[in-house]
Amino acid sequence: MEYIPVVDLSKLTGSNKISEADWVSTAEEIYRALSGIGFAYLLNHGISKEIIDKAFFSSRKFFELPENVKDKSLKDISKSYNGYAKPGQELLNAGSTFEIRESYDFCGNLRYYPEACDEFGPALMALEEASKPLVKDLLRALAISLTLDDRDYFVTRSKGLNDINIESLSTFRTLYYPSIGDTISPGTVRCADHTDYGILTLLFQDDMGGLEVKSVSGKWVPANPIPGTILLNTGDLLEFWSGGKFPATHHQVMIPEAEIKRRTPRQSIVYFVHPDDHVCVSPLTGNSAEYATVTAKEHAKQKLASSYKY
Ligand SMILES: O=C(O)CCC(=O)C(=O)O
Ligand SMILES: [Fe+2]
Repeated sequence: MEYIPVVDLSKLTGSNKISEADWVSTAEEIYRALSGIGFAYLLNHGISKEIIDKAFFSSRKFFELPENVKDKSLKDISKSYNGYAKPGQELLNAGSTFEIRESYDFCGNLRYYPEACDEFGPALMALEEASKPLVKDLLRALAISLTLDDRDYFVTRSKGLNDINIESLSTFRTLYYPSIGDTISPGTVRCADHTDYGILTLLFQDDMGGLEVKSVSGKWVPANPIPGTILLNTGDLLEFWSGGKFPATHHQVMIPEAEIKRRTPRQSIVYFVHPDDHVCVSPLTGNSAEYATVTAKEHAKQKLASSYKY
């Protein structure tokens, strides 16, 4: 598959009762997208535009604060995965020289918000809450699409989404790609080629574009923004669980060629959905010989440890 398909979720999110046929047909569409290119545009996803817009607007207000103010919320991964990461602090690919990106992460139950921007935390948390019913439906659809007997297989292993006492590395992240000045060192990118680490990722993007997704044939396909949709993509742990049926798709955000786009910041908001820390992940189907058992926490921690530079 050389393009990112649109999956209409109205059968799940509409006001009618969801029939078995609705679940199966939606699950089949998700299967086609995620087993093909590994990304899908979700239409009629059920999350209000107002909540999304507010999260983008208050993120922008935070990221436009002076550097010394943002630094007060600087992330210290020896303590927690919450907080602000400045440009160059996180490298998603071992071959990267510099990734010009800022982010603020909310993870786990010990969350803190930057004092200097009081609307920021609540606006982001409102979008995270509003995304949870969608995540639950998607986890169900994935189990149905893999013909698992227990359609709540992934839901019951991701209890941390709704229970703050259960630890998980699910992370709600807001991202800001600042405007690019005249002098950037060679090799600088906005976000280097990588796969996500968890089960699935929801990705809200503004209208700037720049995200690229690697197709099965190895071609970089632009994930051009489609208003009203959000992107869904696979992560490493879903690849392991599905025995390779849902490969974790490589993606990146390059620096735009056009001067006007280089001058304009880009924003995105990402929900990385992870299983609970203690969950053991091994293939339930597909090619089981290729994947060793890992625990959710071990896998993500090892990836996170190799991506932060201080
Ligand atoms: O900003 C984007 O569009 C992509 C971000 C991303 O892939 C990530 O943070 O893992
Ligand atoms: Fe990513």
